[in-house]
Order: sequence, then C-alpha cells, then structure tokens
Amino acid sequence: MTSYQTDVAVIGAGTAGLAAERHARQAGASTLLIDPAFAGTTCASVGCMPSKLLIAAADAAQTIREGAQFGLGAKPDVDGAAVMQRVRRLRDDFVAGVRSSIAKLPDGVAVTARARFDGPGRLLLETGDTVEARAIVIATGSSSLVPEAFSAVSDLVLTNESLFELEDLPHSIGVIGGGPVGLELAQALSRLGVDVTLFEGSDRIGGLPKAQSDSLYGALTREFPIHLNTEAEAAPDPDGVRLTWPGNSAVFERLLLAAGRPPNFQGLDLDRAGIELDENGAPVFDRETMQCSDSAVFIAGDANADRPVLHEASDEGTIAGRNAAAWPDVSRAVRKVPLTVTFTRPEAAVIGTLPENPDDCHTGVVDFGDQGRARAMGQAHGLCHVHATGSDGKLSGAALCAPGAEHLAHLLAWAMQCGLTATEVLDLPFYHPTLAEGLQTALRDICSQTGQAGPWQRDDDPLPGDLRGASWAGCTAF
Ligand SMILES: Cc1cc2nc3c(=O)[nH]c(=O)nc-3n(C[C@H](O)[C@H](O)[C@H](O)COP(=O)(O)OP(=O)(O)OC[C@H]3O[C@@H](n4cnc5c(N)ncnc54)[C@H](O)[C@@H]3O)c2cc1C
Ligand SMILES: NC(=O)c1ccc[n+]([C@@H]2O[C@H](COP(=O)([O-])OP(=O)(O)OC[C@H]3O[C@@H](n4cnc5c(N)ncnc54)[C@H](O)[C@@H]3O)[C@@H](O)[C@H]2O)c1
Repeated sequence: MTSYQTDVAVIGAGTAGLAAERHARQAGASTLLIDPAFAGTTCASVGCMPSKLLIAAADAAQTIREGAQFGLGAKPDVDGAAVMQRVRRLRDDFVAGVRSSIAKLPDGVAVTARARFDGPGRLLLETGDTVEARAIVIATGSSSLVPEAFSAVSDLVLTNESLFELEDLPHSIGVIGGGPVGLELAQALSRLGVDVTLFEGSDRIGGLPKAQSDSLYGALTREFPIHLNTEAEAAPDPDGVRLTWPGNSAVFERLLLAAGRPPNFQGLDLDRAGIELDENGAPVFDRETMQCSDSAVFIAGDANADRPVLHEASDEGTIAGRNAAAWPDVSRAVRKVPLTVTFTRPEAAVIGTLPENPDDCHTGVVDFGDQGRARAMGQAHGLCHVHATGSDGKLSGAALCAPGAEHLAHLLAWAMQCGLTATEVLDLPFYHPTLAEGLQTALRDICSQTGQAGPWQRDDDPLPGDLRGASWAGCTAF
C-alpha cells in the first residue's frame, strides 16, 4: 500500500483534468493525476473527434447525392466497413497524440486507479492506496445515461462509447434523444445509408430556442423521421429491437442511446468530501473560481454539468488547477462568452445569453432560406436571431440554424466578447458573396430598432474602415 501526499490531486485525466494538473504543476504545486485508464480523453476517443470523422464521411456522401441539383449525376456507394475503418484509424491518431502527452508527465504524477473520497482532503484508490492532498480537483467527466427502460434490449444498445467500434454500419437504427449527440450521429448515419428514426421526449431538438429548433427540425426531417414529444418503449424482437410509440411500432437492428450525459459521480462518495451538495447530490460550486463552497475542492469539465463542451472543459481545468495550487488564495476568472455548435447540416449554434423575454431586447433576424450565397451553394435553409440590449444595441446573444453556422457563431461570439454593438460590427469588413454577409441583415435590423444609424447613414459617418471613433477600437482581444 502506498500513502501519497501531494499539494493537488486531480481525479480524472480527461481534457479538464489534464489542464488542471498541468496548471497546478506550472504554479509550483506537487501533483497527482488519477485515472483508471488514461484512455486519451472522451473528446478524442469517443466524443468530438470520432463523431466529426463520421460526419465528414456523411458530408462526402451527401455532396455526391446533392449533385443532381447542379446537373451532376452520381450516387454514393457507401462501403460501411471502410467508413468505420477510417473513423477508427484517424480517431486512433488523435488518441495517440493525447496519450503521448500523458506519457510525458513527470515521473510519479500519473496514478492508474479509480478514486473516491475518504474524507476532506483524503482519497481512497481502488488499489487500496491512499492520497492526502491540500486541494483536490474533481474532473471525472460525464457518461451516457442508459435508462432502465432499455435494459431488456441492452445487448443491442449502442452509445457513443460503442458506436465507433462497429465493424460495419447497421441497416437500421432507432436513436433515443435529440440533443447534440443524437442529432449529429442520426444525421450522419442517415446520410451514410442507415435507416434512421429519432425519438425526442421534449418538443425541441438540440436544446435550441423554439424558432431554431423548428428550422432544424424542418431540414432534418427531409432526411429522416423525428418524433417529438415521444418516449418510445423498447422490447426484444427476433430481428432486433422493437420500438413502440403512440399509434406505431417498428423494428430496428440497433438502438443508439443519446438521452443525456449525467456527471460521473457514482462511487465517488462525494458526501465524504466535506463540500455542500445540492438536492441532486451535485457539488455547489462557483463558475468563476471552480471552487466547491469555500472548501479546498474544485470541480471542472463535464463533471459540473455547467458548460459541457470541450473548450470550456479546458478553461475550467485551467482555472481549477491554478486555484487548487494557490488555495486558499483563490482568484476569480472572467469566463468567455458561452458558445455551443451542433454539427448537423445545417449547423445549429447558441452564443451568449438568450433573452427569457423577447421584449427585454432588440432582435435582428436573418432567413437563410433567402440568402444569396446559401442559395448558390444549394443550402438555402435556416433562421438566425441576433439579440442586443440597451439603447446602443450591444450584442448579447444569438441562436442560429444556418449553413456555415460554426463560423458565423465564432464571429458573433468574438464580437460579443469585445462588447461590440450592432453598428460597430457593421463597420467591419464583410466580403461578398459570403454566408457572413447574411448577418448584416440581422445587425441592420437591430440598428433600426435601437434608432442607431447603421454605417453610411450617420452624420458623422467615418470613411469605410475608419474605426478610430469606435468604442471598442482599443479592444485587446484582437
Ligand atoms: C459523441 C460526443 C460528441 C461531442 N462533440 C463535441 C464537439 O464537437 N465539441 C465540443 O466542444 N464538445 C463535444 N463533446 C463534449 C466533450 O467531449 C466534453 O465536454 C469533454 O470531453 C469533457 O471533458 P472532461 O475532461 O470533463 O471529461 P472526460 O474527457 O470524460 O474525462 C473524465 C475522466 O475522468 C475519469 N474518471 C471518472 N471517474 C473517475 C474516478 N472515480 N477516479 C478517477 N478517474 C475517474 C474518466 O476515466 C475520464 O478519463 C462531445 C461529447 C460526445 C459524447
Ligand atoms: N457539437 C458539440 O459541441 C457537441 C456534440 C455532442 C455533444 N456535446 C455535449 O454533450 C452534451 C450531452 O449531449 P446529449 O445530446 O447526449 O445530451 P442532451 O442532454 O443535450 O440531450 C439529450 C436529449 O435526450 C432527450 N431524452 C432523454 N430521455 C429520453 C427518452 N427516454 N426518449 C426520448 N428522448 C429522451 C432529452 O429531452 C434531450 O433533448 C451536450 O450538452 C453537449 O454539451 C456537444
């Protein structure tokens, strides 16, 4: 048995945990990074990267399929086994990259074990070893929810952990859950020739506002059926899984569960950590310090379920690691403008803060069904709302369903983080003909609502490109 003593112990070697350990060590603390597998992060192994690899194959198939509208005749001939092989081959490269950085950790930092709390500042490892730490970072990530209702068909159930291991694509699949995971994978599989039906228990998909959810629903249901407000029941069938829902039933070869990803708290014995837990048993924490109450415990990444996306896991790990090393001198970080992108086609994105009451803000609208570049590309579909507050029309939030939304979302997030108003963004260059040009429509809309003149209408109009008078001209983020 080993009794480890360290300044900072980090539980979980995912994106958040790796960042936390690195930053605690760089701040001069002794560190331990504890993980049962060091599998190379959820993102690289079973999350962001393999899903985007599958989507890339689906995009290639769809480009061929959509050739007809341009006068091109061809049909995709999908070799499912080859598709899955490429997904795994490139995925393994990404994982190898993460593992090689783990291998470069200083000797003795990485400890292979599952950890649980044994008291404030104390961990018990499944190996029987113990850890005493001045501060502890919880970075245990999240896992697919597998509702009890699907236990009778568990041998045919897939999650993001098993899907990418398939040797070949199934003929048909029922997808449970219309969040980002379900939508991205359902559309990719459908475009690769799998017969897909998706079931979403609520009236919206992608966690989007109603208008963008409706717009995305309209685009996706041209490709595969989506049943909203529907929780299907599953039963074994000689040919696979029988799903039954009001008024209907169908048999699928496989079932993909994408019903949410609760934090990995099982077996962590959080009640022994000496921290305050909320009514769901999750640690109460501060988003700007990642500190749990006023304790020496910090929580980062999907484990805190606050902003469960990759770049936030990395940022939160950084904040948690630095503060764990400095504890009790904890500093507050300024968090970035929230940004999420769902890689469906069209993509969906949410940026900043959306208004609870539309009357509280100015809202500019762009209909991508009538946008020049989108029409030229044969992808004219989508709806974008840009919100602004105050009499000056400062951008505060946006929701997009649009072709190229992954890029448009970044432009809007960067503008929001720089504190720009609609009229200031309109002073920036917009190339023609681009999808970004579409945003001008929404921005002008906001200008007309605030009474702020857009460029070319002001008495003191600067010459195009002369930004010296703009309030953000000294913005250090650029
Ligand atoms: C299919 C899919 C696609 C996604 N696509 C995107 C995307 O395109 N863009 C994006 O931004 N985000 C995406 N995400 C989300 C993103 O992957 C996560 O937000 C991110 O990986 C979370 O990192 P993490 O460090 O919190 O968790 P993880 O990387 O999951 O790390 C947690 C670690 O904790 C370890 N652990 C758990 N319990 C214990 C314990 N008791 N003791 C020791 N170790 C423990 C685990 O073994 C694991 O190594 C996707 C997620 C999925 C599932
Ligand atoms: N592109 C990206 O950035 C990306 C991609 C994938 C995942 N992620 C991250 O992973 C997180 C988890 O995504 P997710 O899609 O797994 O979860 P989610 O919680 O976002 O969505 C799950 C959906 O399943 C539905 N649901 C739950 N039980 C159901 C049932 N029995 N029948 C029908 N519907 C049911 C819920 O109503 C919900 O809409 C996301 O919040 C996101 O942050 C990000």
